[in-house]
Parts: sequence; C-alpha cells; structure tokens
Amino acid sequence: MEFNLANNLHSLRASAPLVHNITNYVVMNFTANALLAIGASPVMSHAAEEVEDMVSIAGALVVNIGTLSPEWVKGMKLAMRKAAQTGKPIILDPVGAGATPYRNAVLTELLETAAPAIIRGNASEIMALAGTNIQTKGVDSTASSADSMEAAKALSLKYGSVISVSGETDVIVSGTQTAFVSNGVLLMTKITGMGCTASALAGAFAAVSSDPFHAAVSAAAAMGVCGELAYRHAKLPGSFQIAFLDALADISPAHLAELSKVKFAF
Ligand SMILES: Nc1ncnc2c1ncn2[C@@H]1O[C@H](COP(=O)(O)OP(=O)(O)O)[C@@H](O)[C@H]1O
Ligand SMILES: Cc1ncsc1CCOP(=O)(O)O
Ligand SMILES: [Mg+2]
Repeated sequence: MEFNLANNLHSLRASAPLVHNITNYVVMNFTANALLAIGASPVMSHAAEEVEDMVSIAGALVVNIGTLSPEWVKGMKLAMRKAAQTGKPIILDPVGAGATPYRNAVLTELLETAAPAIIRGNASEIMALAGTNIQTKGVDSTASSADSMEAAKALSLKYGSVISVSGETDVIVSGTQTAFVSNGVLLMTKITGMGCTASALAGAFAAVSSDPFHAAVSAAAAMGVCGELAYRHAKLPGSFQIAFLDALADISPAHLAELSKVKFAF
C-alpha cells in the first residue's frame, strides 16, 4: 500500500475515531486537546471496572506508563487483553523505561499481556526496552534516535510491533522497513507531553488505518509539521503549546503532505 499522508489525515477527520487513553496525570489534558484538535475523539479512562467496556467501543487503545501505580497497571492489563481480543490496535508509550526497576518490570508484564501494534518512545526508552544498558534521565532521553536503530529493529522483530523513536529525526521501524521523519523544532522538547502526544496521535491514525507502520509515520509527520507551523507564531514554551494545538486543528491534509519530510528505506 502506497503511503499517502493527506489521505490518512482525511480519513482520521472523516471518522473522528474514539481513542481510549490510559495515560499519565501530567499530560491528560494536553493530549485530549491534541486529539480533539486533529479531529479524533479522546477518552481518558483507567478504572479496572470499566476499561474493558471502554476499549470495546474505541478504535484504538493508548497505554502510557508516565505516572503508573499498581491499581493502574491492573487497568492497563485488562484493557490490553480486551483490545487484543477485539482487534483494536494498542499503542504503548514506555515513559521513563530504564529510569527505575519498577517501570522496567511493569513494561515486561504489559508486553507479556499483549503485543502493541506500535511502541512509541524516545531513544533512551526504546534502548532500555531492548535491554541496552542505558539509564533514562527521568522521562527525557540521553541518546539520539540514530543511536537506537539496532534496539528498534530488535524490538520490532521480538514483538512484531512497529517501533517509533522520536528525536531530531524520528525513526520508525517495522521489520525490515524503516522511515525517517525530519520535521519538528527543538522547542518541542521544552514542553512536557509532546512525546505522549505523538503516541496519542499514533493511536488516532492507527484507529483509521490497517497499516500501523503508516499510522506511526503519519503521526510523527503531523507532530513535526505542526511543531514547525507553531514555531512561526510562537518562540517560547507557553505560547508555543497553544500554537501547536491550533496548528493541529488548522492544517489541511494537502498542506500536511506538502510540508512533511518523510524518507523510506527498505
Ligand atoms: N531535537 C529535536 N528537534 C526537532 N524535533 C524534536 C527534537 N527532539 C524531539 N523532537 C520532536 O518532539 C516530539 C517529542 O519527542 P521527544 O522529546 O523525543 O519525546 P519524549 O517527550 O517522549 O521524550 C516528537 O514529535 C519529536 O519529533
Ligand atoms: C514529566 C512527566 N513525569 C511523569 S510522566 C511525565 C510526562 C512525560 O511526557 P513526555 O514523555 O511526552 O515528555
Ligand atoms: Mg515520553
């Protein structure tokens, strides 16, 4: 299937998919607004009592371990199992992988529960998940996406997942296919939740696409292009965050495709 970014954004807006997020306290509001802005329908829900029902009516499940605790892990596992049973794509954001043994242990449990369609993280997180000896600095990366290529390939083969590594250039790996997205601005690293937003958008694109590789590339490109558009209006973090939401809502499918810098390697 040919990659068509404009069509992918058009499909997203045409069906406004419900995206079920089990995500962290820090970014809930921002990622919900980002999903609404691009044209999806977000719901944040983590209670074990309801996650199976919620994921059953959603188009995709985004699991983000940013502020995890044992009660939430129960909800994550139930939701992931149900998503796998009902054929809903799972997007896993391994926030802070490699920072603490608890995070690493929970990630092992989650990956044993169900294979994600897409794992989206920064380079340190992806390297930690692949077993490379690296210490993540809290939730921020200490490595570049180029350093993580081997780890991303190994993880993709191990879980059959698309691995999307963010950074100056986003690298998206699916088996033997790789894509490089070189959009974005450095200021994006100075606003909390930009990576989590990339994962949430991957959920929205995955909900409307049968190809998780194309969904992950679309999300990375939409993030980067909207970052560049926002930077035309706002050069400081507070105003940039708002301008970024505006860009997500304002961009047309054709304009997104025109400004994207995506390269594929096979
Ligand atoms: N140095 C950079 N230059 C341009 N864009 C970047 C840079 N670093 C990250 N980004 C973009 O910022 C977003 C968040 O990525 P990142 O900061 O790596 O994630 P996280 O917040 O999970 O650590 C992504 O869309 C990514 O492409
Ligand atoms: C700061 C912080 N602490 C726990 S989760 C979180 C948000 C991380 O968001 P992102 O990975 O998108 O920067
Ligand atoms: Mg992150």
